Amino acid sequence: MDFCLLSKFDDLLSDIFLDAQFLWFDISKLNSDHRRPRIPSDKVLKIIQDQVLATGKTNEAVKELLRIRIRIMIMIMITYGWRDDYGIGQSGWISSRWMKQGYKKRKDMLKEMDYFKHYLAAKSTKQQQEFIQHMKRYMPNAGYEIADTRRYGGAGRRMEACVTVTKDWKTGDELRLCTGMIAHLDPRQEHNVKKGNRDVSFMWSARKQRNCLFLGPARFVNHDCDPNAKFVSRGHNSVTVKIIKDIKCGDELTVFYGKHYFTETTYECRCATCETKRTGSIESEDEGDGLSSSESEGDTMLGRSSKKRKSTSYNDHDLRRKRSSWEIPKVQRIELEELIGTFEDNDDSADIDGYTNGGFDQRQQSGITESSSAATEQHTDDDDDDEDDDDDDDDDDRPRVMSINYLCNENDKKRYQQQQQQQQQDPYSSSRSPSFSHSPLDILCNAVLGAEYLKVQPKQEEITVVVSPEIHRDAADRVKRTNESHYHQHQHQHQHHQQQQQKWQFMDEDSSSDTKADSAVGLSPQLQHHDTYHPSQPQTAKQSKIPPSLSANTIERITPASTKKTAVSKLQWKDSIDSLFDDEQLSELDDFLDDGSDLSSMCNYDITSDSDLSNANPNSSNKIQKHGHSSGTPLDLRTKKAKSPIRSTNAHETQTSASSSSPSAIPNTNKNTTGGKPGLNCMACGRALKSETISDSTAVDVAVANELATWTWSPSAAFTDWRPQRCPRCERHVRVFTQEWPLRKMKKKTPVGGTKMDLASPTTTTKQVSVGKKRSALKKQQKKPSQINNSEAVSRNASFVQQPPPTPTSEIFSGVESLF
Ligand SMILES: C[S@@+](CC[C@H](N)C(=O)[O-])C[C@H]1O[C@@H](n2cnc3c(N)ncnc32)[C@H](O)[C@@H]1O
Repeated sequence: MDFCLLSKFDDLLSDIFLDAQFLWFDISKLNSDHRRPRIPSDKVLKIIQDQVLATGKTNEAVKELLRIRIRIMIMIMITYGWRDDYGIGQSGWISSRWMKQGYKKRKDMLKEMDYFKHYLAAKSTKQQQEFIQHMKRYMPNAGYEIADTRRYGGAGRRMEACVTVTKDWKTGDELRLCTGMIAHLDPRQEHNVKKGNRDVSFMWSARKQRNCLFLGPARFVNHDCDPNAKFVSRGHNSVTVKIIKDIKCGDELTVFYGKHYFTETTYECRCATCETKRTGSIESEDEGDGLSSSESEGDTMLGRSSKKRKSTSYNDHDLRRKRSSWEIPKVQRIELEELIGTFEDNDDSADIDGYTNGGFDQRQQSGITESSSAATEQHTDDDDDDEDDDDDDDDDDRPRVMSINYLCNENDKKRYQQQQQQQQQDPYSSSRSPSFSHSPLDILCNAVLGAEYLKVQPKQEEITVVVSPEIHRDAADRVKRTNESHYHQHQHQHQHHQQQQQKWQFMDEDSSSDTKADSAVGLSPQLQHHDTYHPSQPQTAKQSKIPPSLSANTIERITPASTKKTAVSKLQWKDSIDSLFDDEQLSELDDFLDDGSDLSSMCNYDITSDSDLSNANPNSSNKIQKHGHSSGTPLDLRTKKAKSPIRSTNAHETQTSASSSSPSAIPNTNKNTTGGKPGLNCMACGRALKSETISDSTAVDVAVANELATWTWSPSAAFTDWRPQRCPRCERHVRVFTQEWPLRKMKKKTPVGGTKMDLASPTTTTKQVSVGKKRSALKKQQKKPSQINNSEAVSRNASFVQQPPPTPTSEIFSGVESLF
């Protein structure tokens, strides 16, 4: 089938059945112009529950779905004749006025229409059948479902799709509905898909010498080096999944993408097998870090990358390398024939590509060798280029570490005059350029907001700002020029030194003075010391009793060759700030800093696993202790979190245990399988929440955010009153199936309708939950999952189903509660 149409079907159906139905993230779409249809998702859910889950009548469900009506607003503009009837054309003024005001009428009509009938009206019968067939592939009774995972999301821990099975499958079984349709792309289509920069996986067909795309649920099957399934071809351009290892309900379905998939690209395998063996992406991260085994002990893949980033040396080459490792390539290439052409006992495989396995292998092998060597060559060239580039601009493009004082040391009159002129000409133009702006607050804000890296260490009372090379060069130039001129002044006007000082002070008070506007730090009496600075006779801060950050030798520290961190004493900074700002400006600054603290709380806050913050007393004198760092500072907390997800998990666990006296706290007695540490458990399936769930907060993107803005630690109240108690999978299942996962698995033949009355929705029962019941339920959960036998698990989960505490999703999905 035509790629265009298939991809549109896929976008539409994945939107209706996945995105709109509790997937918690949006499946990447193939068409950039795709818009979510206004189909009421609760109606879709009800049809699925009533027809597919309760009675198993998939065809009935399809029929009902096709009859779904949507309401649309039709706006009709009625324009009355205006030229002939009224002769207005003779007067342009009247004509335009009347046209606009008097002779147009708008009529709005609310209309109902059959969405799908309308959508399919112009399609051929074959296309309509294909659409319906495709619809069935996304129904929840297919034996698998599309779920979410962060395993493959790269360093940024992006959420990705995966396929998990919803029943036990035996070796040799075939998931016939888990189909992938192969769409061959012509160069134009390929160009469009690539241009859209969408995250899609291309497959290369050596036989057709074309790129292909997988469409349908099978496109969400991820790779594992030790897979439990494989793709087999079924008819022309269609692929299904065959089980090669027994799998249990809830396991992820994985296939082997081919031996060249992760070697030909820079992207590395993050499958569970590689994680266990410490190969793939973990291996390269191990190597890249150059850490000793003892250092790496206990660190997960994520911890490694955050640890690597923490030892920031601001070397340009490193920075680029790290950046490129954070970026996830958008387009991956799978060898199509390698993927589906190796199924020996599959008769149809010959149909698809017209090769016997032997012939296919031979040709494919040569193709792969060529392409891989070409890729290697290309890669090597690129690498060389990169290195050359790095050598060339190593000194120029490196971010610089500067003190706030130097960023504020604006003393270039010429620039200021230009700015003034510019402002006079265009008062509305933005003057928020770091070097042109004259308000101290502007300069400070610009420096902070424009900083590439900000590090605030309250305990050490220092602030480090990394700025772009341009800002650095600009500021360094200005400082150099300023000091040279000061030196000459000093030679000739030594006797006027005192007067000069008075002049500065005077200008500090005089708001209309040009010189005041020149320099933020120039307003500070401390800046007078620059007047006496001589480059060849640097005075130490101690000698001149000048605070280090303002002393003459700071110049050395900001020369381009230097990347040494420059610290500004908080007290000293506060003094200078106080002297620089009037009350209004100071309160503005306070707001700014407050915002920063809120931001930091959001960045540091682990929304997926926070438990104790709900119990945190915001007035507590030791908020840090709540986060498992009794003696740490907020920065310590941040640093530790970023360094190691395990530590972070521990921190979180400590939080939880610290607040375990609270009735709503979940006891942490279970062992987390990944680290052997106590962790949170899903209230439904009882399994420890996996490290990938818990360690979300340590994802590199969060770590980056933490580094960018961390002023104080003050958890925002908005995020303190909930935490997920089911794992995402179970939460989704309660919504769709109105039952907990294990219960559903054990009574999978029981129609949902039969249990409907017993299984009240979480929200409707929330108020009935007494604290006592909650506690006893929690006590039950203290048992290790392995110690819980099946009947206990069922009764435990049943009790949770009947009386679950509120969860974030209860609120999100409250609109559909009436359906359960
Ligand atoms: C066919 S798609 C699989 C579905 C995909 N997770 C999604 O959300 O669309 C293939 C892509 O998934 C990711 N992927 C699958 N298996 C992987 C693995 N073992 N390691 C790293 N990334 C993987 C890669 O981004 C790859 O390009």
